[in-house]
Amino acid sequence: MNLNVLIGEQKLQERIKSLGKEITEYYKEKTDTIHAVCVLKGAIHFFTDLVENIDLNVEYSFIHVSSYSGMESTGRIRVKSWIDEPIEGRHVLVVEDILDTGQTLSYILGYLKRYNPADLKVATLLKKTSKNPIVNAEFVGFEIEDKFVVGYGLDFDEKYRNIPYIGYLE
Ligand SMILES: O=P(O)(O)OC[C@H]1O[C@H](OP(=O)(O)OP(=O)(O)O)[C@H](O)[C@@H]1O
Ligand code: HPA
Ligand SMILES: [Mg+2]
Repeated sequence: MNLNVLIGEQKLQERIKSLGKEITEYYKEKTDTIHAVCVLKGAIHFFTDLVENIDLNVEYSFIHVSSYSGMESTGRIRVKSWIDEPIEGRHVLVVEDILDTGQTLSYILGYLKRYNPADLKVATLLKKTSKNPIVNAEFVGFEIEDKFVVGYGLDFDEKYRNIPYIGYLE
């Protein structure tokens, strides 16, 4: 399989900067502190770059869930670890790497809502709009076509996570 570049490093970093500004603008009249929830493993790179570009106090939580085998969703969301902070009354921003079928995010949002956050929003770096994900994200970095992408945290069977750009396999 060949690895091709879909979104290069510079374009990625520029968009994350502007997304950070959009997020700051959205929250700044409402609160001075948000609670960002990183969805591991895929979102790790996006999370660390994004929070550096949000001009508010940002508290961190981490969720580790997984459902893919190769290029397909198994449809079963395995929870490997969950938040350990109270989020009731907080402005919660879930940070995902990709919105594909939407099953992962739908599961996570369903549970987080039960804790009664003041506000629950989603920032995703990538969204496969043509797949009609079953949930929506308020902040989207890039809408991409239906290709299996890797890099910048995203994997194919645990490989390619540490390349610094978004690529696709052919
Ligand atoms: O919208 P969906 O079809 O649910 O797909 C998106 C989810 O799939 C990937 O996670 P994965 O299960 O591969 O775990 P990982 O983050 O550890 O790679 C990705 O990181 C998202 O969390
Ligand atoms: O296109 C993808 N690449 C890597 N992981 C994913 N999880 C859902 N979609 C994808
Ligand atoms: Mg994966």
